[in-house]
Amino acid sequence: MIALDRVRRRYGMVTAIDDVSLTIAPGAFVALVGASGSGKSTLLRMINRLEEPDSGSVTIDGRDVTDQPAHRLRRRIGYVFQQHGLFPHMTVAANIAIGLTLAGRPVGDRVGEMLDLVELPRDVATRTPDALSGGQRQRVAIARALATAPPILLLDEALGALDPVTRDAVAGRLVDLHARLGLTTLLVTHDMAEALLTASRVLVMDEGRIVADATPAQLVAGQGGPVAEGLMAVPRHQAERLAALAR
Ligand SMILES: Nc1ncnc2c1ncn2[C@@H]1O[C@H](COP(=O)(O)OP(=O)(O)OP(=O)(O)O)[C@@H](O)[C@H]1O
Repeated sequence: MIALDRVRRRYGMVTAIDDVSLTIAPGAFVALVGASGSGKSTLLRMINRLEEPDSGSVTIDGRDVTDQPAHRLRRRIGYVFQQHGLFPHMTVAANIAIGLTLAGRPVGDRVGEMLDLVELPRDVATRTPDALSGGQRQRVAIARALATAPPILLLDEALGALDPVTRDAVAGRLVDLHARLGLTTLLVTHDMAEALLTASRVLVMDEGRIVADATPAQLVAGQGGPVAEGLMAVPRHQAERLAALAR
């Protein structure tokens, strides 16, 4: 279980995270949505210690994340962000294996297995990232994040740079992997429709606070409160306009 207890984080005059308490059960698929600057990335990055709280605590299975060296913590937490972050001079194979290599663990057939997992042909292993499409690169980034078999996966706008068709396909793959590998997944997204269609719990952030914590069904039923309703207006309006076109 991931728990945040009264967490605050300020940058100068800006309060990025304002007294957030939260628990996330093992196996949950949680989406974090909210306007730009509402604190989503900061909250996510506190879990793998890319950011530290000014006050309050972040624990995983009851253990404070600061109790161990950050690199050891991060072996248990896969992290994928928008600009894939692959090492450009390394092959796909070396990129996927980097976590294992740094930990001194055997690589074996892990690269091939991970490529199978994200449904990429095994022969991309010898290419460098610049010889892949954007969607393929993002799949490699996901494969790299999962290569050390972490129980937790953090995704920060990981699908944001993809075209809509690839985005939908990769999102579907993520939902599938989440269930198959028994992951606890946190997905930061600007896209409310993506949150509703992938997660089982949606947290809505506004000015550093969590202002709604609801299931997709509750949000669709209009039970998320005013900020959530503002974000719901976009997919609702699009669905209405598409339905009108079909009439
Ligand atoms: N390193 C930093 N230095 C100064 N201010 C920062 C820093 N990181 C974040 N902030 C500020 O903290 C607030 C929350 O930022 P954060 O990136 O968490 O928001 P977000 O909801 O993820 O936004 P976006 O959707 O645009 O990525 C913003 O006002 C941002 O400008």
